[in-house]
Amino acid sequence: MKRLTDAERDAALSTVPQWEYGALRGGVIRRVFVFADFTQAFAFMTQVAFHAEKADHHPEWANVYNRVDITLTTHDADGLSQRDVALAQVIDRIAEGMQRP
Ligand SMILES: C[C@H](O)[C@H](O)[C@H]1CNC2=NC(N)=NC(=O)C2=N1
Repeated sequence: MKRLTDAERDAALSTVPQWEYGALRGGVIRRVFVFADFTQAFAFMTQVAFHAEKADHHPEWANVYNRVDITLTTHDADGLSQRDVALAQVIDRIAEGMQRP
């Protein structure tokens, strides 16, 4: 998997505006999700996990009660790839309607 160029990255990130780009480790994106409670947070994580396994692309994440902190990067590419952006899009879709108002 190829690491995105700066121009490709800018274009791709405009499709997932709620993810924050960071330059560490060659490029990562991060978003924090907050749910009503732990059950909702874990239901979200379960759906993401099934998708990630199917796509063979996995989030780095931490969960504390109702909060899920997700970082995406592509180890094989030493930075951000199209697969991270694609996964972020799916994660956004899963989270839609689940998060705390
Ligand atoms: C062998 C397997 O394809 C790789 O280890 C996959 C698995 N999941 C992955 N997930 C992420 N986020 N980055 C990777 O480079 C990656 N590589």
